[in-house]
Amino acid sequence: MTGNAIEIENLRKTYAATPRTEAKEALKGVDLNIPQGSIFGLLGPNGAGKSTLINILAGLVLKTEGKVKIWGFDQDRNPRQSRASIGVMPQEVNLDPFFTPRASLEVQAGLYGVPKAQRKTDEILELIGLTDKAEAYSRSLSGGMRRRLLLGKALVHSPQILVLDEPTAGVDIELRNMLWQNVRKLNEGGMTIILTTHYLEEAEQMCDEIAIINHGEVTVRDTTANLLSRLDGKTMVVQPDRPAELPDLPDGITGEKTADGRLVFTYQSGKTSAEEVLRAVHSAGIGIRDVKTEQADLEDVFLSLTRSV
Ligand SMILES: Nc1ncnc2c1ncn2[C@@H]1O[C@H](COP(=O)(O)OP(=O)(O)OP(=O)(O)O)[C@@H](O)[C@H]1O
Repeated sequence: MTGNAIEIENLRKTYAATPRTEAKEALKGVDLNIPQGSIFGLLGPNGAGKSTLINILAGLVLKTEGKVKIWGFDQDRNPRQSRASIGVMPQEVNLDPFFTPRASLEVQAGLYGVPKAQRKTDEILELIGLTDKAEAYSRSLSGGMRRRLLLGKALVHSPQILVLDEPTAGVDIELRNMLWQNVRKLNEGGMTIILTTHYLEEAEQMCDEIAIINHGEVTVRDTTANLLSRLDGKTMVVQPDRPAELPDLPDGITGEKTADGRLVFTYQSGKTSAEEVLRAVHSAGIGIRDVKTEQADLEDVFLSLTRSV
């Protein structure tokens, strides 16, 4: 093993043309290694190719070209072992309405060939908070409970890698917190977690490393901390107490006056302090009615990296 949970080399996927649609190149030669034990975020705008990538890892979509290794197993040469190493919580709820949570987990374990004695059904029910609903029909479960059951189903074969495809899209805060607690717990137990999310704040909080996919290509891959430090720009917005023009500014600070009279200053927080900006404002005799600062966050990084492509 190389220390990577996933190794992807020159992965390409072209969806074939149909009588009504043209052929679509969804992945254009992706190279990506995902380290063991990480919580790895896969971000990208709609249609970037994230689901295609995840579905290839899950064995649900056939790749057109390239090499995929899951937990050291080549997907083409060792399909069974590579599949057994990964569990996927899908975006869409696909539960049999007449199965109870317990039955859903048992059937899923059976599909993966987990012997009865090795099944962890009760442990999983406990983890996903469905012990008291173990015998209820799935159709009687709330939306949040169904999502939790999907997580449980992804865990029945004790995979080393767990993939979560937009796990918190449209779920309430309570469920989101519970999901993240579970994910952290599983990660602390050694499981590698890969997740796609549209919530950049969530990626910022949860992920050690992030890859951004745009138009079928990985445009950036770095630690979350490095990505954030790429943009250490800060903005200070000053609302003067009476109409004022921009003051003279020292090097490293740029200013702009908005149509409604606010003064917007931008500077690098590593090089210039907020105090220097305020000093320039004061020495021009400008009184301040209100002031606020804004720091670049992952959203800014994301926009700056995906905007121009
Ligand atoms: N089965 C399919 N047949 C043809 N084209 C497809 C198919 N699935 C996806 N595509 C196309 O491939 C491209 C990538 O789609 P994909 O679903 O992988 O993107 P995504 O990043 O997951 O987006 P989203 O966040 O909206 O799910 C899109 O242009 C999409 O329309």
